[in-house]
Amino acid sequence: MPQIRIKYFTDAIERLTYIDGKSDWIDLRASEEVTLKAGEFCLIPLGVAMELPEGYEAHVVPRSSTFKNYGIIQTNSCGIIDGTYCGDDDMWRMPVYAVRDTVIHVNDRICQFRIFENQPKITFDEVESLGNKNRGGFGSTGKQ
Ligand SMILES: O=c1ccn([C@H]2C[C@H](O)[C@@H](COP(=O)(O)OP(=O)(O)OP(=O)(O)O)O2)c(=O)[nH]1
Repeated sequence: MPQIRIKYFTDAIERLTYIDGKSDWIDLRASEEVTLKAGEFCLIPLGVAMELPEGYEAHVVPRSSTFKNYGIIQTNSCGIIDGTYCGDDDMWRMPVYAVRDTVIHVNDRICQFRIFENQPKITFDEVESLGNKNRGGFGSTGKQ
């Protein structure tokens, strides 16, 4: 079972838990109160730094209810936490844009993460033609 070494920056947030059986994504919490006006951007501190298992990265996305509850959008859509982001000051943060005036309180669960294996090393082989049939995309299969 992979183990993640974790450092908490505060006792004001609950400790992370892996909840077996429901969803394997793990919720993350705001570690400071953040007040935003409509149109403002902020990096919300998540109060944790981690050493991921060797060969893994983490992806951070909003919870499905986050926009409804707080009126914030994660500006990078999906945050990618590299395995090398593991220093004592490498606190995870969520970059957000507020579409309305809002307050995020300490310990509010605002996003979630899971780990993924790093993709294999890749080289690029440049060709004139790929020699395959075009599939078509962006609506080419119709509406119904
Ligand atoms: O939503 C995020 C995205 C990134 N990070 C941290 C972890 C990541 O390993 C580090 C660097 O992120 P990234 O490589 O995406 O950014 P950068 O290289 O510093 O900047 P750039 O946007 O120029 O790629 O910042 C977060 O805490 N939250």
